[in-house]
Amino acid sequence: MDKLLTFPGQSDMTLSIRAKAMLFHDPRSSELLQQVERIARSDATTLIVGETGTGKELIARHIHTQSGRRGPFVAVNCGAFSESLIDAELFGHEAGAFTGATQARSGWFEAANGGTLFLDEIGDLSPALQVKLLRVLQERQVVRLGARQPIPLNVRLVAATNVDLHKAIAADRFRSDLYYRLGVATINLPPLCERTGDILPLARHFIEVYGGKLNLHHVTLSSEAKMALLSYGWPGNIRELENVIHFALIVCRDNLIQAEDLKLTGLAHRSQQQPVRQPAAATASSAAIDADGFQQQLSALVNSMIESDQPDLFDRMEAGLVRTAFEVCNRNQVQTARALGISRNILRTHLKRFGLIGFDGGSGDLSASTGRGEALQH
Ligand SMILES: Nc1ncnc2c1ncn2[C@@H]1O[C@H](COP(=O)(O)OP(=O)(O)OP(=O)(O)O)[C@@H](O)[C@H]1O
Repeated sequence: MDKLLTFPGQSDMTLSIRAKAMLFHDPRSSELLQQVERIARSDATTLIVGETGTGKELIARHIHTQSGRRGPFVAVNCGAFSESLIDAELFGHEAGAFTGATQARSGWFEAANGGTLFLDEIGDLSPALQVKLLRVLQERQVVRLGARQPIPLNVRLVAATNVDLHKAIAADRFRSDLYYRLGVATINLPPLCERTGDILPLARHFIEVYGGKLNLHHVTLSSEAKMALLSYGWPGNIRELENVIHFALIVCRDNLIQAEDLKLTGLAHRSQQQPVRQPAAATASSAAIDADGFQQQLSALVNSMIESDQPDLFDRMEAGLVRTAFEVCNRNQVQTARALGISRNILRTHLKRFGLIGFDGGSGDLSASTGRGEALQH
């Protein structure tokens, strides 16, 4: 079951994102959501860690709405300002505190009083500002630039980062004492390629959202388009998926999104530079499964390949392999493999290795262990 969460009237939120709703389908995401909601009810300072576009800001908003705090949600991107500007913006200033400060101004901490302050890209804060932030967190009060009098605060702080703060600490770019203060509760958001069960539900969600805006109704994805979505690496995560679907809606015809409408030609695999992750379990049951279940298994298989210790293997196989596997198993279009120039041996060896397809060595046939596939005749 999809879990679709909508955000309440956002007039009390400083908005920088487009989303009005959040969707969770993959079991890993549903579990994460439960963890987020438990954390939200506490007042703990929270650190959200995840790659770009994984939904850190949406999670921060959800923490705010679930926390019962009545004050505003204020989102600030620490990477978007110069050091002097963010100093004044965060902590506020008195008149005459610096050249051009003609009037006193409250900062974001004060603006978020009674609510939640979301500091995005926290890893970009300069060492001097890290010290100031630490002090505010310890003392729960803020002193404006040029002032002496502290102002008491009742702000819940949620910070986010897409950089590895452990490495930043090791390189002396981030204070470990601040890290421990920030991460009283830590939420690790997995990249989209590790929660593949979310891909198709999210794609359908974005089709509905952007289809509505474009006055397109009942748009669907072709089987090949679904496979392309499932086998892609999504380096830009959900934000990238959202943009891909938006664009596909603009160019698709007859209310059907084809694989080529997705413009995923670069097929961004997870490269060796990406942090090494544990291979996802890719097991295929011999029982008959429905099309979505099959696609999810296939997608888990693809992820295993991507994350396997043999990245060149995946490069050689390319998306064609996945498409071929899908065709062979699901549609029995046996010519596809040859048309794509995929070596039968590569198919045989690696699909067998991941347990999706059984190989009958005697006859030389490939057949799907799902029971759907037929012989691949060359
Ligand atoms: N669970 C979700 N359901 C629906 N849309 C989502 C979900 N998560 C993220 N999005 C969409 O993905 C986009 C990126 O989300 P968000 O800005 O929260 O990511 P982020 O991790 O904070 O990115 P960055 O690190 O680049 O700031 C948003 O526009 C939002 O619409």
